Amino acid sequence: MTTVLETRNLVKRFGAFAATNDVSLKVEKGARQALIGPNGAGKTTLINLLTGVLEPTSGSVILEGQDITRLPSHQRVRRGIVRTFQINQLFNELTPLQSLALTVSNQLGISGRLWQALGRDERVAQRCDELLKQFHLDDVQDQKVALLAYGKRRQLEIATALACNPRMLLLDEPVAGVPEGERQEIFDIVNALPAEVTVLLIEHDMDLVFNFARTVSVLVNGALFAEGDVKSIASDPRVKSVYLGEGTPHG
Ligand SMILES: Nc1ncnc2c1ncn2[C@@H]1O[C@H](COP(=O)(O)OP(=O)(O)OP(=O)(O)O)[C@@H](O)[C@H]1O
Repeated sequence: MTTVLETRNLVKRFGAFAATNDVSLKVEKGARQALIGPNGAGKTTLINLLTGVLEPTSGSVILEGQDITRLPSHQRVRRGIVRTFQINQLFNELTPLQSLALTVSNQLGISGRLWQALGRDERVAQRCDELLKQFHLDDVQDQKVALLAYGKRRQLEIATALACNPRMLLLDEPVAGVPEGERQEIFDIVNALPAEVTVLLIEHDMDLVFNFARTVSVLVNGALFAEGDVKSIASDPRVKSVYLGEGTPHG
């Protein structure tokens, strides 16, 4: 097994409080791994440490054998660690096609030109077309993002992350805030992500976790509390008592 992403004894303190407490986590190549935990367990803090939004107090982050602990976010993206955001970060005035054309052209190193010109670049057009179809956005590709249904916006966020050609994709609560009726479409899209992309999913929705993940890591009070395959975590009485027993929390 090849480890794509690893943390070693990662600690993040805010004053005396350890939001991340000695976390040593491994994500293997091609993984479908979920990171769960009650509200305030430290999931967002850990993701911020993985992506370079926060600097750890101690410990390290290793991507494909290289220490990236001190690398800024944009350099991590270039190395293939890409996240989707919990908070909507799309440009409301652009369309899905324009949004993806910007990201794809940036990836191809031709971002200096106007998107209209980029849209005519054959490589950009082709990749956008693929992504729009894969993420069920082709029917709304020319509508302004501001006018899209919430679920469609979340789909565009995942499509945008995938347009960055991630080797390690961090999916940050992809169905948070999505109405019940629009969730299945996102589940399907997430389940159909390319096998070569390693995925770490941070999620409250247990239906999605148990449908998608093969392995689950449980964080409690900033520390890794349990890890295992979906079955063993779902039936672990300790996990049930700290987390699953609460039902499906939202935060
Ligand atoms: N900048 C900060 N300063 C002080 N405390 C912080 C800061 N960021 C997070 N914390 C604290 O660290 C703990 C973990 O927060 P974090 O947001 O990482 O949890 P979470 O598991 O993502 O929670 P949720 O599921 O509610 O999103 C919380 O107790 C939070 O109050």
